Amino acid sequence: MAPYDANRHYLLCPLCKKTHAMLPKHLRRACMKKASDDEVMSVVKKAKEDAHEILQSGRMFSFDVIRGISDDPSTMRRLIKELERRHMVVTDIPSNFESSSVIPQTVQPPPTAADVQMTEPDEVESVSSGETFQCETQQGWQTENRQLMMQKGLYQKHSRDHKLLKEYATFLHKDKGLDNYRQDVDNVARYLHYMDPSGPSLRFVMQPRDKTKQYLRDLQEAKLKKRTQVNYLKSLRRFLYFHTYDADLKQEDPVLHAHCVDFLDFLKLQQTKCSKQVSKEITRKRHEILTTTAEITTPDTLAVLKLAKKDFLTVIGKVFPEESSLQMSEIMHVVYYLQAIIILKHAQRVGVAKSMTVEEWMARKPVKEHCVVGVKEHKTAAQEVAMFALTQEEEMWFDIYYTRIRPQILRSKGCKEDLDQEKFFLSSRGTPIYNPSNDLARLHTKYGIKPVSSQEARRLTETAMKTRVDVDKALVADYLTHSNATAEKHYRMKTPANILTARLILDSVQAGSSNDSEQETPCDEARASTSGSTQMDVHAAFDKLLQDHPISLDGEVPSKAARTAISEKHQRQLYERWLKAQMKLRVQHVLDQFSRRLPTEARVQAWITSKGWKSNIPRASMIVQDWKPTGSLEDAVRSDRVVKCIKSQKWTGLAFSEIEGKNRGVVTTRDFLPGEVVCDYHGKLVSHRKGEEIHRDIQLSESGYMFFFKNKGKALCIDAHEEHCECHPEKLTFGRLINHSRKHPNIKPRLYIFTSDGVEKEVILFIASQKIRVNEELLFDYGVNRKSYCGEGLDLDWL
Ligand SMILES: C[S@@+](CC[C@H](N)C(=O)[O-])C[C@H]1O[C@@H](n2cnc3c(N)ncnc32)[C@H](O)[C@@H]1O
Repeated sequence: MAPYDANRHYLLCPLCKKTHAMLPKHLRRACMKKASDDEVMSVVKKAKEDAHEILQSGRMFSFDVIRGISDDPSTMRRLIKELERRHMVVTDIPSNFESSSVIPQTVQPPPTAADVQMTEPDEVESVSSGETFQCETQQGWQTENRQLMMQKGLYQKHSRDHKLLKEYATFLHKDKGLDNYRQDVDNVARYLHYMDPSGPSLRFVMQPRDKTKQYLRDLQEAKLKKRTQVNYLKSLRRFLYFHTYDADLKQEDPVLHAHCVDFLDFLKLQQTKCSKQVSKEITRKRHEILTTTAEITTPDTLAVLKLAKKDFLTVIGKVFPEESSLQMSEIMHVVYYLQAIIILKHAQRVGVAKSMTVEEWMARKPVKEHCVVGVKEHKTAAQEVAMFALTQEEEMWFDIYYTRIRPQILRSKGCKEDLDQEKFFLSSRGTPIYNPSNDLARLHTKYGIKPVSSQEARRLTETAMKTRVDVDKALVADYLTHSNATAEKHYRMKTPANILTARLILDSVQAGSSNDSEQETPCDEARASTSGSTQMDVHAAFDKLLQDHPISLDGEVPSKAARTAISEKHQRQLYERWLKAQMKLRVQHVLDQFSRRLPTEARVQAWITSKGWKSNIPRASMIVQDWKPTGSLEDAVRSDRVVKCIKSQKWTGLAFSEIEGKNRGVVTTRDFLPGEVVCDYHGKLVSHRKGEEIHRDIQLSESGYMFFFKNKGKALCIDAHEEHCECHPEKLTFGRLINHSRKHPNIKPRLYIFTSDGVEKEVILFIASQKIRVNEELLFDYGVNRKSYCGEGLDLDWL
């Protein structure tokens, strides 16, 4: 058979849509087997005419034709590029079309702004608190680095919905509690795509290491900073660690598991190499700032605290008496001021104010007339611990905010089910504060002074330390922990005692480098705190009054003589406060009578009249207006939140606490309304008999964690004697650590039948039996006495 002529015309078969060197033969043998010769030849003729036309004019496209298809410059550019690649010609392209487009020369779709945020801005954030870096670099990064990454194929990524990435995302988000986990996952998704574009797999550990090294070189060539490269490596290590050790890989694929373990070592080595470069970058950046920022001094950094203090104390003073409510602008002044204390006086990163949680506040440690607060900062791929020591006065301010002001934000925003509420500082919307740098700037603007950033405050503190001895420098560096490198170097020194010493050194530095005007004169101090201390005096006087005249539903307001005996100056305020407190009690009492459904005003009025109160009488209209369903148990447990919390054991609004004489206990971190589900008693459900057996066998110290109950005659027990349950092995659950009180319980256990995956389960829920204030210990009546509990003769003082 003669070889095909390489230059002969290929003709298109209109039936199978393929080109053929010998179209007539193809038609007779395949697509037109049953057709006559004439029919075949007419199709061939038409195919030849089409081919001729294409050769003559079919390769030409005018730019207008392209524009008729799409006027989006990006689409047009890609279309033109593709046509040209296929040897077509596009004519009449306007001369400014090339230069006016900012679309990179690639067929990949451009990433969204959200994608762009994912890597570099965080890299900047983790170098220091440097708010200014972010703004400056982000713009540049969006163009040059992105284009470079795209050109090198570093920007494409696998979908986060793939099992490997999804599991990892869930681990970061749910188990590690990282909010910005997506960035971490995307870093990995990009690497996996680079290693194998066909799909994500762990097989990259078996590929030659050179490819990963090349990947790192490509990142470098795309001008990503070392810090970002380290973040990529950290993400990758964490991802691999998760799949190597947290899953069943060892059983399922021991060979792959062994490769993963080796690869982890390899990654660690790469990370160490990269980290060394990071400190050089940081030094360079800091040097740049030092040489470019306009001169400011330590007094400048603290000036805003001094100027805003008077207003701050006035607001703080207003939270007494108990019922007074603040305006949101006043509340925010307190939030800004306290953040400013952390950032300017304690020279902490903005992230510390942002990340601080209620739990961390509760866990503060008293150290010699100070308290030390530790804050874990969740960063992209690491967790840093910041510590700072507050004076007693500062502690009092923070506590007033926590116990009196923060609950008001939550109340006003109806945020009782907001999972984010556990952050210490809240915005006016009741959500965690978003950007402490902005809050700081607002405070400066309010007092008309030049803004000082956290970065400047920290830099000045360091500069002021230059002349100090090395030990002091190290302690203060530790207090500031301005970078990972410093943190790693000094972590071993981070003890509450050292933190306090550093604080005292800082006090002397801040006082020493300030001129006299920085020091408050006694007169200033007195002026600034007048309103605060006056209110505190009233508070103390009121407490005294209550000792002899406790607020009661039916009691009479204490006489003027009794009030004057305590404080002539405040007697009128005492009168008003007492009446207000009694009114609150009465309103609650009336509301409790009508907790199930909204009553009519007439019914409420009738009931109030029946009480025979002579004065200080709640108005029925007010009661009807204030009425809220406390919610039956059925309603409460039908809520998604409760069902989710039963399964996840992530109850919010609660914290563990050391309680004198009781070991551990559970306290609230927000207010709870009567009828609210607080948490459940979590453990293993067993029969009563089994429960008794376990009770017999375990040590006496573990015996208090068995909850016996009945469901329709069926005797059961929740066994929680083990500190960690099988289903949540890493968690301490709340229910089992709630202590007993017969006289002052604030929650009640209630049985609820809960259906999960079609199976009915008995759950014991704790329901608030009264309003529970923030920071109160949860207590329920165990329903036992000394005899019934564990027998006579035992040391059970608490029962
Ligand atoms: C369910 S546990 C409560 C958590 C417990 N306090 C802990 O630290 O693990 C029950 C045990 O707590 C202690 N407890 C409970 N209520 C108490 C109280 N009012 N005073 C002192 N100890 C109490 C008793 O030792 C009891 O056996």
